Amino acid sequence: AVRTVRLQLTSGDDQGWAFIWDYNGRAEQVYYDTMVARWNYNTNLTLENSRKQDEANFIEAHFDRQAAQIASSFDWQNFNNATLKRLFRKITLLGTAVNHIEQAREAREYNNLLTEMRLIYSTGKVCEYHNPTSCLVLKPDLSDCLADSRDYDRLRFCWEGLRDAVGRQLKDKYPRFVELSNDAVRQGVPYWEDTGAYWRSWYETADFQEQLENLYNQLTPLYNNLHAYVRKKLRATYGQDKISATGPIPAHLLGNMWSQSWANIYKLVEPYPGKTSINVTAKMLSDGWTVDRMFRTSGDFLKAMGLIEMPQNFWDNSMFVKPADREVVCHASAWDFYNAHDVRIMMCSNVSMENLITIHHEMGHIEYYLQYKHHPVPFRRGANPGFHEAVGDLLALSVATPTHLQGIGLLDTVEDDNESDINFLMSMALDKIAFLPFGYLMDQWRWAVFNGSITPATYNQEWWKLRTRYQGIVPPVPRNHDKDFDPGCKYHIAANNPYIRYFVSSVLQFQFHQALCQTSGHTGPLHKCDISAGTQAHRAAAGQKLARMLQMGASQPWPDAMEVITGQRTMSAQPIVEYFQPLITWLETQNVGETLGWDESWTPTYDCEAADGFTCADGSGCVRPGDRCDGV
Ligand SMILES: C[C@H](N[C@H](C(=O)O)[C@@H]1CCCN1C(=O)[C@@H](N)CC(=O)O)C(=O)N1CCC[C@H]1C(=O)O
Ligand SMILES: [Zn+2]
Repeated sequence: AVRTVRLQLTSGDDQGWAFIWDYNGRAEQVYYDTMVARWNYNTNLTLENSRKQDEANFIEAHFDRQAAQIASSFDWQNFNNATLKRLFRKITLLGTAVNHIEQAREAREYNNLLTEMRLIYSTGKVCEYHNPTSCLVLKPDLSDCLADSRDYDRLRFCWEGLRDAVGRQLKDKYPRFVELSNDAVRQGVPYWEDTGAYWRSWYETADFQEQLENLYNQLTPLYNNLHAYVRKKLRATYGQDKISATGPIPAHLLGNMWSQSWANIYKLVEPYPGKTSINVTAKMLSDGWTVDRMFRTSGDFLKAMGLIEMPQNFWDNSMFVKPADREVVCHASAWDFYNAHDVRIMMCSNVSMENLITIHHEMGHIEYYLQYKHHPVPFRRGANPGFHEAVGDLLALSVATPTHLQGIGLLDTVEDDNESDINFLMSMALDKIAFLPFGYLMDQWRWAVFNGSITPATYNQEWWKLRTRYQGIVPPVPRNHDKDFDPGCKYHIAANNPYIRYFVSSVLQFQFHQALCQTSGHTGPLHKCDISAGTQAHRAAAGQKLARMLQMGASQPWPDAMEVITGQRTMSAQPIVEYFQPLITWLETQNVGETLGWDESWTPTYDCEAADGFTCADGSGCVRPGDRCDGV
């Protein structure tokens, strides 16, 4: 037969695709090796593992730089295929992978600082003043202290101790880290004016900051009503001398080390004691729930929705509980090994409702990894980072409903009345509404640090300006702005993980919930919706709609992904306001006569001796236990 030789007109696109497939195979291998090295270090914080991790990071950064240089040599802006162009754009847009090999010294210094800060965060210890051999670590000791203690001074000890042990140690490392990070992103082609600009570029939204501010302004009334009510209840608990009726709330009284979720003080603010409450930790403990059962329960929900179930390697290789024999990073995390197969969770779990919610959060990440694993590596991301944070929380909105909790054996009876509804919404608000200002302010502070408007000299006081302005909280003890670096005692600052994604997720998860509730045939108030409660056909339809969005990964701009679920292309605060409307109405009646908002000038009383401090002979005021008298 006459062989017809088709002249293969190697248009730019064909050459582009050839590069992509070659790149993708290499990227999977390089990223897998890096993830294994990072996993081995995070689950066993030894110097040896730290060195191997640094080596892998360096190899990956070199691979990314090389790929960017080769990709840039194509005339990719003139490719015909939009997907191919999008892939090339993502490969050429380098971030903090330092671009020029001669900057290797800076790359090593950058990695070393990051490793040091993360190690300090993960191993920080607070020893009892009166028994220095008895020391507490963040997980579980100090977290449990903030969650369970109701002693004003014990809470202050735990709150202050972490900041002395971790924040203060990071203070002198952070400025150099910021400088190196900015140096790196300023060398890209195109370059970024600073690291914050690079991080915001992932949202591909020109007026991103304005949209965020607009959303935040719409949600302020919800927060102010919750804040006023909780402040009143805390005054009743701790006394009117400890908390002002019109001032900010002392930060250590809200049940959480960072005051970012107030769910642990539910019992102090419960609207209708004795009516149904979803504070099911006691029931979990009395029924002998195990950590494994919590993970299986979360997995069962994915299965019920027709989503991809956890592969065997997930159950074999994850770390669900804190090992007894070594130091690990206990902050919960989800891991994609980029080989389209290995996925894991690392978590120091204990049996509690709070941990069950976190498990759903992490499983949501894993589900996304599994749904988009067929894409080339550059598309194996969330449509934007907020999408990735929203998946698990979205599913937890259904799991946390009283009827669903009853269905999984965590509630014996469910009362369908207004008081129980308000109790439920209060529980949800202590998590979701309380979080909003914190989720918003974290990167307001960090973007200002990256663009230089907040300097090392003002790090701490600017941090507290934002914390008081947005969260309406104040430190329980005076801060020493020369020594304290309170932002550093939050994981995402020490480990350099961006944070605005969690604020975006707070909005998106309710938009997705509202849309999937409709698809699942739910009728009635939004807060009573469980997307797994409909008929099999309805449940499948909701699951498939979510899966279709997840399968897109980052292959299309995020409005296209949002449209698949909600039919809309913009973020909207309407669903979260609709969800909490019954509670807002109830709070407004409770808050008649209360001051909404807070007088920023108020500061808590501080009894030096009661706070284990001491006054120096030279009368230089109270010295905190972590300090010494000047000149001694
Ligand atoms: C507990 C949770 N841990 C993060 C998360 O799961 O997002 C971890 C650490 C930082 C990134 N990360 C990952 O796992 C990523 N690999 C996921 C991904 O991007 O694929 C966390 O930090 N949360 C949850 C609510 C608010 C916030 C907090 O606790 O303040
Ligand atoms: Zn997350």
